[in-house]
This record gives sequence, C-alpha cells and structure tokens, in this order.
Amino acid sequence: MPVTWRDLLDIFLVALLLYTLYRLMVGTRALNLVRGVLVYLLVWFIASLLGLSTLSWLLGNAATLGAFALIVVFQPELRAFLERLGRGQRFSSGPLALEELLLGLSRLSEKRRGALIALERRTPLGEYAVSGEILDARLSARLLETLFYPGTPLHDGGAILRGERLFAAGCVFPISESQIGLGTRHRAALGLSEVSDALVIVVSEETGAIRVAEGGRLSPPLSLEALRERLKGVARA
Ligand SMILES: Nc1ncnc2c1ncn2[C@@H]1O[C@H](COP(=O)(O)OP(=O)(O)OP(=O)(O)O)[C@@H](O)[C@H]1O
Repeated sequence: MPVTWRDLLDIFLVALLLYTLYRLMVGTRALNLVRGVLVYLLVWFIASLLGLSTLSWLLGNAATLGAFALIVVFQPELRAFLERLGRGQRFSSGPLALEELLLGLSRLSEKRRGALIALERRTPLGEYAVSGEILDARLSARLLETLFYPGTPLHDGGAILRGERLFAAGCVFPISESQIGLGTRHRAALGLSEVSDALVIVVSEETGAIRVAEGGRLSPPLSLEALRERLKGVARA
C-alpha cells in the first residue's frame, strides 16, 4: 500500500504528541512513573510471549488494581500535568528579578536570618503554595527581609518565587529523607528539589551560609558571586 500524505501527517502528529508529553513530564516524578510502567508492560509482554501463564495472569490483574492506585498516588502530578496541558504551552515562570533577590539574600545572610526560597521553573509549585499564603507580590529585597523577619507569622516555612513575583510564603515543603543529619530547613530545601525541578535557596540561621538545592543535591555554601552565576541560568530560562 503506498504511503499517502495522510499517513505522513498521522506519523508527524503522533510524534509531536509524544514529544510534547515528554517535554511536559521532564523534571517531574511522572517521568519515573512512565519509565516504571514501560518496564512493567515489557515484563508482562515477555511473560505472555513465553507462555508463562501464572506470571502474566498475575501481572494482568495487578495492572487493573495498579492503575487505580497510581491515579490516587499521583493525583497531584496528574492535576499539575493537566493544568500545564491546558495552558497550551510549555510552562515558564518568566524573568527573575535577579538583583533584588541577590540583595535580599545578602542582607538575610549578613543578619543571620533563616530563609527558604524556591524558584519555580517548569514543575508548577501551586500545591505547595496553597499550604502557605498566596501573596503574588512584586519581588523586592525589602519584601524578602520583611518576610523572613523572625517572629512574623509568615517567616516560618518557605517562599515561592514565580518569575519576578513573590508568589507565596509560609509554605510547607516536603522533607527529604536522604540526609537525616541536616536540619529541617535544609531537608525541606532538598525535599522540594527531589520532587520538582525547582532551585531552592536556603539561608542558614546559624551560620548565614547560603546554599542551593537542585535535583536532590545540596551545594556547599556559596559566595554571592557564585550564587549570581548559578541564578543567571534560571533568570535566562
Ligand atoms: N517542611 C518544611 N517546609 C518549609 N519550611 C520548613 C519545613 N520544616 C522546617 N522548616 C523551616 O525550618 C525552620 C527550622 O529550621 P532548623 O533550625 O530545624 O533547620 P536547619 O536546617 O538547621 O537551618 P538553620 O541552619 O537555619 O538552623 C522552621 O522554623 C521552618 O521555618
């Protein structure tokens, strides 16, 4: 049968759809889930091919139950994914007010004020924002200083930056289990960086050191210059 322009269009659209889905999932837990499901399906397929009836029966029945379990467990990711799909474009949090952020961080560090600030990138952090207070205010150094002033109602917890807006404050981030020796502020920074592509900045109340968590890794204390370089990439993104 000859290949028509319809077949080519069909192939192109399917490829585009798969690529779009992949781009939407990069940097989220959902990508690992898809990998897991693919491995599961492969094992199931091989078991059926080899006629291993008990194993393929077991995997077949577990798949039905598993599908429901996955919907429940990954409900936040599914919601975020559909939100991003609904926006019709790649999520982008807009330009970062880099100098204001750096000025705020240097003052917080100088005065040894503990702070936790997540820079939202492609993974939406809305589910963490609603655990605190939505502010959606223009970011300024003075606003950061005010927010993390000890004793104020919003100084506890983390702030979320969405582009040049300080989107939320007083938010609860997931605590990492990977480095039990760290204090909870640093573990919360690591935890959020494990489940999202956010870059999370921590200022230590004890030492004033500024560190960055990204992709489940915590940097050593950074100088302002090193931090500027690190953040420039985010500002451009
Ligand atoms: N799950 C969380 N999400 C956001 N912020 C949190 C979370 N858990 C703790 N924090 C913040 O961390 C503060 C406690 O910091 P703690 O002293 O335990 O951490 P630390 O990593 O040793 O930091 P520091 O060096 O500033 O003392 C809390 O007052 C709160 O503001």
